[in-house]
Amino acid sequence: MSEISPDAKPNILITGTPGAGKSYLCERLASQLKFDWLDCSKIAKENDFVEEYDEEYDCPILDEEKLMDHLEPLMTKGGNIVEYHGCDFFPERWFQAVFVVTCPNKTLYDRLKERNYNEKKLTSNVQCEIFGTILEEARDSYKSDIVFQLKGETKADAHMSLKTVKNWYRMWKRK
Ligand SMILES: Nc1ncnc2c1ncn2[C@@H]1O[C@H](COP(=O)(O)OP(=O)(O)O)[C@@H](O)[C@H]1O
Repeated sequence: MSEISPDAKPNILITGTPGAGKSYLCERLASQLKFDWLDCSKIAKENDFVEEYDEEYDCPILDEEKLMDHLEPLMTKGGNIVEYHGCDFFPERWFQAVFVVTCPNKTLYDRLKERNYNEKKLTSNVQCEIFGTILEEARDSYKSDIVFQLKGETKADAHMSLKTVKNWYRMWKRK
């Protein structure tokens, strides 16, 4: 198992409920910080890292092991912004910071409706946001001092989130 080299850039995890605004933020972050954006859902789809298909929720079930084998060499190099709507199965050592994007339920509902999610999938994701499931998962899976909550509803939120992550990176470089 290889460790991240001491002079490498850090790896940052951006997580949150689907529709909360992860991709919107990651795209901007990756281009402004000059990090690589690793969208796990996209990588899984492109490489067929799929165990089976969940008909009820109309979504593929991720083969976590295959995804992690794929990511491991990239993570060793550092400088990645990893995006995924879950966070408890990644090795804790991969990430120097974990940011959880959150969004008010009404906005989230509208965004997921726009994606044509079926009613069951839509309700389950909105409930996930109401209960703060991903935030709790992040706090259970990583040290509390590296887990931060961000808002993903408005452009002003995105602006603030960019500032927060950039400030975190500035402080990290000073260490
Ligand atoms: N901060 C924001 N301000 C305005 N619109 C946003 C913001 N974040 C996301 N959106 C919009 O909400 C929708 C879902 O965002 P997306 O980033 O794809 O969510 P996720 O990656 O978490 O599934 C997209 O149409 C996106 O343009």
